[in-house]
Amino acid sequence: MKFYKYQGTGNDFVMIDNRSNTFQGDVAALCHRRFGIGADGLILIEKEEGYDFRMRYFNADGAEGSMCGNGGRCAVQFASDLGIFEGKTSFIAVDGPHEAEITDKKVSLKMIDVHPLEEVPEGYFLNTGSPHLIIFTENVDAIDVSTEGAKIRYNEYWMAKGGVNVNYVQVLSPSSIKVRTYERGVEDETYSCGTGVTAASIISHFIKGVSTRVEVETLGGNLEVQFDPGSLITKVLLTGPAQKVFEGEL
Ligand SMILES: N[C@H](CCC[C@H](N)C(=O)O)C(=O)O
Repeated sequence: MKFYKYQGTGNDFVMIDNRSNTFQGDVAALCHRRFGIGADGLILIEKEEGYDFRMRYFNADGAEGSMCGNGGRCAVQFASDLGIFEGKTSFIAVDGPHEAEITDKKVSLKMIDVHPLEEVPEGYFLNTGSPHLIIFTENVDAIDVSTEGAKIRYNEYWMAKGGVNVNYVQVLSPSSIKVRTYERGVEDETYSCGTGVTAASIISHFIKGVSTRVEVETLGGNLEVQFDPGSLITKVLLTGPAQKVFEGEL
């Protein structure tokens, strides 16, 4: 079986062209960083009537997950590298249809429309295709994200809701933030989380007055998020690099 490894701001994925529907691997074993290829998740590109492709995303633990923003950007780059489209694409993911564009080596991915944020015990909650908790902090570098994130992700409140991704957010300027994320399904801090960065940007606008075009720093590099605010938040775009790292045969 041929596989490809992609990364988007350090969120890394095993990518498989499953247009012939032959994939049968053990996702958790393939994603394992000691015994496998090593990745935060695995993505299958499949055929879909009316769209360029379907993206199926699995977390590193093997469970078919909710939407993955960085994975979506990598899937778009992968589909382009496979020659499935040129320039602009529309594809379908677990949370519905998406449009995307590749310009200047960056992938711009349109995310789902987002419903207003919710106040929760630890901070704010928003679903941007995946469920995200946002916690504002003065110094995001001082936080032990793996330990603190796990405590929250596994507490009674969030376990009852199927778990959550925990994002620690520091406002850097009126148009920039820094985000560190504990990811459900990876069960550790990742270098970047696209749906988390999207949620953090939207909540930073509503709660901290940050602009609607936000530069976001993550451990793995920079992303940009823009959106139209309103009772429904629309035209949500996540933009940043997505690259092939290597390919191989199993
Ligand atoms: N890394 C992903 C998020 C995966 C979501 C997953 N961790 C879950 O909610 O189960 C992203 O870039 O958006």
